[in-house]
Amino acid sequence: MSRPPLTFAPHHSTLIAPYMPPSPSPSSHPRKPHTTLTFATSLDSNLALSPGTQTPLSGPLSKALTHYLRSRHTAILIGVGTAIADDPSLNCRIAGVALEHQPRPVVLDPHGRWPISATSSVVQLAREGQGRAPWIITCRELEAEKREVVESVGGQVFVVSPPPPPKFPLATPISWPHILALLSTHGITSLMIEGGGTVINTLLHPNNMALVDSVIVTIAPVWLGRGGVQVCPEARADEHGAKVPVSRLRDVQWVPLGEDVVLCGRPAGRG
Ligand SMILES: NC(=O)C1=CN([C@@H]2O[C@H](COP(=O)(O)OP(=O)(O)OC[C@H]3O[C@@H](n4cnc5c(N)ncnc54)[C@H](O)[C@@H]3O)[C@@H](O)[C@H]2O)C=CC1
Ligand SMILES: Nc1nc(O)c(N)c(N[C@@H]2O[C@H](COP(=O)(O)O)[C@@H](O)[C@H]2O)n1
Repeated sequence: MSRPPLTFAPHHSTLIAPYMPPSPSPSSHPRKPHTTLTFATSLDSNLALSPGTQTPLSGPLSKALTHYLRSRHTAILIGVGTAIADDPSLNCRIAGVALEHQPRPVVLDPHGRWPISATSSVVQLAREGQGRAPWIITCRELEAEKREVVESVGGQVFVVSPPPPPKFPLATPISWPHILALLSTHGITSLMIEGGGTVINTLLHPNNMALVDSVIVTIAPVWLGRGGVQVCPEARADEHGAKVPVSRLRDVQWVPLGEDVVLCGRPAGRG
């Protein structure tokens, strides 16, 4: 599993320093990790050309920045839709990054859909010492072979019973506070959430957005067209039924990197 190392210019780290997780202190036990929502979109707010496919959007500089972000978080979370579509590596490929600075890949797979096997990228990389072994958060016991693959490289499967959601029994089976508390209990102090569409759109809901500390979005100068995987959360209305914005960022900085621009901010309404 050899993919070329990325080159990261260290001075680029100063541009995003205010949005990075604080250094963990041994005496503090936060209820949730510092949470960064980060992804790459096109000008028409698409993550990919079509569902189930992977579309490269980031240029080399913004991609290296994403990998630097990976090295600054203790875990990186994706939904199972992304795991199936991309078979991602989820490691930091900046040359010279030690295993202790590699993030823990976490996959949300409530119904056990991910066909994880010995040839999955995260499994191979963990075996080769180039990434950490994956954790899977699920609502049902996995097939024995899948659990064995995960555990053979030192990963873990967390079977959780989600509290019964009143309205959307299948849309969001595990609440985000529950997911973040679980990860915090297992030593995750900073979490980078990379996607995909379903994960991002539900986190942009105001109820969940308060859990997000930083947002870092790479915007690539390309339109992908209709029918893609879109970042577009559910609309929101006030008490009179009039539409209002869903979420907004404050403390915003736009960082040009090559042909892309990287938008950094914090959800408005947070202290
Ligand atoms: N451009 C970019 O930066 C990125 C692009 N992508 C793209 O996004 C696409 C995948 O997106 P989607 O199909 O929307 O899938 P997704 O990756 O958002 O996964 C959705 C699935 O995750 C699980 N899930 C989500 N929230 C959950 C929760 N709160 N509790 C329990 N389970 C939960 C559910 O099984 C749900 O069906 C792919 O095309 C991929 O290439 C993915 C990540 C980043
Ligand atoms: N930052 C960024 N830019 C893009 O253009 C992308 N398509 C993505 N996708 C995310 O990165 C994962 C792939 O990671 P590996 O290179 O395999 O480690 C993919 O699964 C998405 O989460 N990100």
